[in-house]
Amino acid sequence: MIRFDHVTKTYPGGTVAVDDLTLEAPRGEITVLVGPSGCGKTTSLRMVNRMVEPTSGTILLDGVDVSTMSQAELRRGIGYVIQHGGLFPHRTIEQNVMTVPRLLGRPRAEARDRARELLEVVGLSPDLASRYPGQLSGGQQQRVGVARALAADPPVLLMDEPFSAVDPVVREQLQDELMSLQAQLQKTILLVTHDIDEAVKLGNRVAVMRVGGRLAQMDEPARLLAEPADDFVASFVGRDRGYRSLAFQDVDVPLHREAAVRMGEPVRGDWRLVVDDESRPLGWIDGSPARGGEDVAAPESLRLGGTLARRGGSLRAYLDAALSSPSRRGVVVDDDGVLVGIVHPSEVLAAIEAAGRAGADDAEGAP
Ligand SMILES: Nc1ncnc2c1ncn2[C@@H]1O[C@H](COP(=O)(O)OP(=O)(O)OP(=O)(O)O)[C@@H](O)[C@H]1O
Repeated sequence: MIRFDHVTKTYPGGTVAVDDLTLEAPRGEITVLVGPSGCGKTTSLRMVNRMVEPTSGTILLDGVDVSTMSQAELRRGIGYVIQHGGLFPHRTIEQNVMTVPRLLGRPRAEARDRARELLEVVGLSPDLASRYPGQLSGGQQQRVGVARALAADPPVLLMDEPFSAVDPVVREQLQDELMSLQAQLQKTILLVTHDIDEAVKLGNRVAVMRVGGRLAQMDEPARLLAEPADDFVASFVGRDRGYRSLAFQDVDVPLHREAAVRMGEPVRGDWRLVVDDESRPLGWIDGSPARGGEDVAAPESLRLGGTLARRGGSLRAYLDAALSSPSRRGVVVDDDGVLVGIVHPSEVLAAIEAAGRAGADDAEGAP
């Protein structure tokens, strides 16, 4: 666990970057620091591995004051990931990942094996090991940065805007990978971002900071969206927070069976869902004669667009699947992408209302 105890940092010149910060980042969880530019996020993170020293207050790592530990000892237990990966440009990918194990005195062969293993863990092909960072995409460099931070198997990871230098699609992939990696590794992660969507997606707990380095609110994501502590937090978490908060509600919505068709089969009537031979959805085809519909399912008349919801997913995923589908019927799949059923928007909305009522009843019943 990382604990900030009344930590203040005033830089020479008088800027108060962090002001009396007290918070805990529990062991095995992702704690996110989020806030506008200049609110002291990076300064807070860097005080944990003593790249910056606090002016007052204490930071404890598993109960030990970090100022009493040698920097070398401290950093051995803390992986550090920054924007763009922070890789050494003149070293190969493999050498980059081997850096820390080599510094710790591990034999070269062992360090190399570990590097190869870690590249695989972060989803990179071993062919990339001999390339230089400049020969990789931004997303690949970021993955190498994560592999390098994990090389000494530190219990703690500090991540400073790790995904902000890549495009939104790659960012989402990297976020998903971090979440599945974390499910296996259960590191204590303190992550900085200015992106509230990233914060509520990744964080078990989210600390919102305001300029002047003060903590505005520390809560679980669902609570932050539902009950912002003040106007600053409310405006920072955004206008559509009601919709986004649905991401944290897993509720049963009735799944309907619907006969899907395969390519070449007749589709007259209404919108029909087209699936492949393994029952994986391919798209929708409009079979309505009134709308000039098709007779048989053909690739050129397939309408994509329409997100797929995972069975057991959140209300947000179900509602989005329904709203984004050209037929207004949401497609639900299992973990292998195989069709399991269809949801109707009205029933998703009914589930949202029911969840709201249950929440209100719980609140009333609370002591
Ligand atoms: N080395 C420094 N010397 C003086 N002032 C600094 C120094 N580093 C940061 N600051 C100031 O401290 C405040 C907090 O900076 P910090 O980088 O911690 O914020 P941040 O929330 O991470 O910002 P961003 O999201 O823009 O990176 C800012 O006003 C910044 O200008």
